[in-house]
Amino acid sequence: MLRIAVPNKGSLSGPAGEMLHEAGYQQRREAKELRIVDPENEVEFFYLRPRDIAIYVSSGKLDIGITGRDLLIDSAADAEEILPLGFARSTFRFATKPGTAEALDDLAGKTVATSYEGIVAKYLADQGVDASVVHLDGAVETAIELGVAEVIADVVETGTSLRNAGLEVFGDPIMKSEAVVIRRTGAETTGDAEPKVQQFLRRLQGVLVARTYVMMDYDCRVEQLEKAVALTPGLESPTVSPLHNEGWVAVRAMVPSKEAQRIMDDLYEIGARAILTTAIHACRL
Ligand SMILES: Nc1ncnc2c1ncn2[C@@H]1O[C@H](COP(=O)(O)OP(=O)(O)OP(=O)(O)O)[C@@H](O)[C@H]1O
Ligand SMILES: O=P(O)(O)OC[C@H]1O[C@H](OP(=O)(O)OP(=O)(O)O)[C@H](O)[C@@H]1O
Ligand SMILES: [Mg+2]
Repeated sequence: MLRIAVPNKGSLSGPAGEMLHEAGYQQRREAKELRIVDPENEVEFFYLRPRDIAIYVSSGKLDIGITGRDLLIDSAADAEEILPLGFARSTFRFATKPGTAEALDDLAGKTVATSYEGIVAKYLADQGVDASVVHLDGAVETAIELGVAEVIADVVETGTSLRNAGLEVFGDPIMKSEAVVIRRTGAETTGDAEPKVQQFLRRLQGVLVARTYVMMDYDCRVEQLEKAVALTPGLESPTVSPLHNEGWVAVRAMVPSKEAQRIMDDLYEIGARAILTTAIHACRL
């Protein structure tokens, strides 16, 4: 049975559960459940604190886990990212009161408050900046006002929390993060779980593709086919079928959902008609 760690709360928890559900896995019914078995898929899910997931996975007791890239790096656990999942996107940045610091060098001699001490200490050391780090559990934006630090380093998504606290980012982003699937470093060469891990990853990849592509169908004149196919090249190559009306063909191809409306306009312009898009619910590429 494949053993998978899933975030039990916070920003990662809801979207991770939704993605697993879309991939056909049973998920817990109540937020307090700590583990469930999905016997049909031969998987056991452990609901753990997002921060602890890399530690469990690196210990080898769990085969894989879903966590944030920033949490994985912060933990310094012996685990690696194997699939980015496209949700819980954020950047990790320094921020302070406007006019206090503009560049990384301005951090010298200052104190930085953060919940991600591992990331910050390593970044400062790599950049050769001599600043001290104070660890806080959360709500770090208040640390400056209350005099615990002159600078903070924190997750920024919309920037609302910083604005509300009267703070501004400075320097380059320290890192970009999103939810990722992780496993113990080197586990693919030693683990018996590998075929099941690959099947799990294919299912999640199927969900990612279903979320980012739509199926497009249209009819066009044979003379316009090359132009039309250039607009909708599909993943491998579009399906072209004859129509009863001579001189016309039907074309079917996957297109990125974000570009679907523009592509429909362009197809119409070159004479394609009966242009339809339909959602993809699941796929294996
Ligand atoms: N707006 C956001 N706030 C916090 N974390 C976010 C946000 N957007 C994305 N994330 C990502 O979610 C992960 C943090 O998850 P975690 O559950 O620790 O934080 P949380 O949502 O702040 O929950 P809590 O503070 O209740 O523990 C990180 O990978 C982080 O990059
Ligand atoms: O840029 P924003 O969209 O405002 O999101 C970022 C904020 O959200 C998180 O805080 P959270 O609410 O999780 O509280 P915490 O600091 O206690 O973790 C994070 O620590 C930032 O404060
Ligand atoms: Mg938080």
